[in-house]
Amino acid sequence: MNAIIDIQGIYKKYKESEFFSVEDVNLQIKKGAFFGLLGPNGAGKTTLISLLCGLIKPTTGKILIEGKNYESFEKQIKQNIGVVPQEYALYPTLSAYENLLYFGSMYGLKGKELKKSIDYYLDYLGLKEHAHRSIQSFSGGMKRRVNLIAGILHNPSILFLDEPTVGVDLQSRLILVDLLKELHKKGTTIIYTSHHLHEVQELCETIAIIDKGKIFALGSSEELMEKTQTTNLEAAFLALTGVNLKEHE
Ligand SMILES: Nc1ncnc2c1ncn2[C@@H]1O[C@H](COP(=O)(O)OP(=O)(O)OP(=O)(O)O)[C@@H](O)[C@H]1O
Repeated sequence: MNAIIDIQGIYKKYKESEFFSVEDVNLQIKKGAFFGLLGPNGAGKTTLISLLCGLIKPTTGKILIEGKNYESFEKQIKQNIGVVPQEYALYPTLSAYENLLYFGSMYGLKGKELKKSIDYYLDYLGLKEHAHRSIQSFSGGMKRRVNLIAGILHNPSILFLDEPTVGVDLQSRLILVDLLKELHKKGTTIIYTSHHLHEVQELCETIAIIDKGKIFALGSSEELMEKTQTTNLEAAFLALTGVNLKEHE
């Protein structure tokens, strides 16, 4: 397989934690994939995404992004990935436009090129007329849209999204999903966590189901449904996870 992300035997135990939040994960994700990470609260999705983005370091194990590791190639890897975190990374008192100028410049974009990209995405996501309002006056859905733009301005080849549609209204969700489809069509590899099973079923070609830090099912939604003799991903998810799924106590 032409793996753009290669995860080999990753374990992560946080300081002062008594258990592994990610445990023995081995996974290859191919270039151009739309890959979904699904799991209940506390399963380890954010931890795994944070490891892949180089925001935290594994306790043991190896992560290769486009064949490179973070120890030697952090700067190069970070130029090529986009990260859309669950928590807003935006400055509340700055306008959407000012926030995006700041994020774009962090990736070395400037001048006309940066402004063109900001204008394009603000327009695409229906925020053009709100561009100069402060973020603190935005609804949750509008903030999510700006948060997404901040992660894609530099045209990354891999995009990591941690629940990009959580807490947003239907309109915002549809626009966000539409943009993700568009990016995928252009060849961006997308790694995405979500609690919305319908959304994951619609978007993701491959889905990893994770609980208590371990991946215990992997496949397309069709494969997961076939394995569980169910007719939708929600039923497959419940059949696979059962009633015993609990967060770490
Ligand atoms: N900084 C930390 N220090 C100690 N434990 C942590 C830390 N961050 C997360 N954990 C623990 O690691 C486990 C996995 O958490 P994580 O946030 O990765 O799960 P998640 O699947 O993203 O959950 P959610 O769906 O609620 O966002 C949980 O038990 C959590 O309490």
